[in-house]
Amino acid sequence: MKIALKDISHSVADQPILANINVTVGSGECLLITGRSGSGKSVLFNIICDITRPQQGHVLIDGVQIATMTALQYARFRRDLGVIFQVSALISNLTLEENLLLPLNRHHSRLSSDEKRQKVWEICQQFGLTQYLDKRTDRLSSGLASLAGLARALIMEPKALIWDAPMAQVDRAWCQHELELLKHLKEKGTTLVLCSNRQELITRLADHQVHLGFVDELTLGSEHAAQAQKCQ
Ligand SMILES: Nc1ncnc2c1ncn2[C@@H]1O[C@H](COP(=O)(O)OP(=O)(O)OP(=O)(O)O)[C@@H](O)[C@H]1O
Repeated sequence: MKIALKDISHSVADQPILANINVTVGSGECLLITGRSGSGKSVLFNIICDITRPQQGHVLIDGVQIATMTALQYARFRRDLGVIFQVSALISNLTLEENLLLPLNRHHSRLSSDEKRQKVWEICQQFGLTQYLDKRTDRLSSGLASLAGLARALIMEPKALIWDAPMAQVDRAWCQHELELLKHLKEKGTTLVLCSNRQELITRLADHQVHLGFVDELTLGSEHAAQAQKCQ
């Protein structure tokens, strides 16, 4: 999936946060969005996921503006984009299995119940979550909830994965595991968009970087400014 941000500018509560962001990331590439706390990473994340529409500019998916997509194109975009939020977006009063079945029921309605449950089982095996399948997700520890969020995003085998704060809330061993997983997804051709300042991601995965900052850091434009660059 090719994701292009064209001339994106956006204010929150009359405060300019994003100014003229232009960057394109293609299949098998990784775009890293960096910047210190409050610089607008989550605002941009929400724009790419189409939770927020930008006040200026466009997001194009495989050359088509999200804002002008047909219902079918939009449904495909939602199906093919895996999203992992900074804070777990699992439905707390459902079990882990019920949470993982939700995207399959929505986007793979042609699969039989047994096939869907098999997919859920396989992804849980991959993440060591099978023993929690019957547990309500508000009873999971934050580390397990973050794994469950990852499983829910990947169960759809997305063409693109957008992840706010990978390698956060997990121990060192799991950080390494997440890094390897991201590398593997990239090699498979998945488009990655990651919001993070982790140096390991910058040096090992990023093909493109958008650094969101303030004038004192960048001496560009207004209070908030962005620099997009291609990584070597
Ligand atoms: N709903 C909102 N109402 C008012 N201000 C907001 C809202 N959402 C974000 N902001 C402001 O927009 C700016 C950017 O916020 P954002 O959450 O995108 O930063 P961030 O780079 O993701 O920070 P962090 O790394 O701490 O998660 C901040 O100044 C924040 O206070």
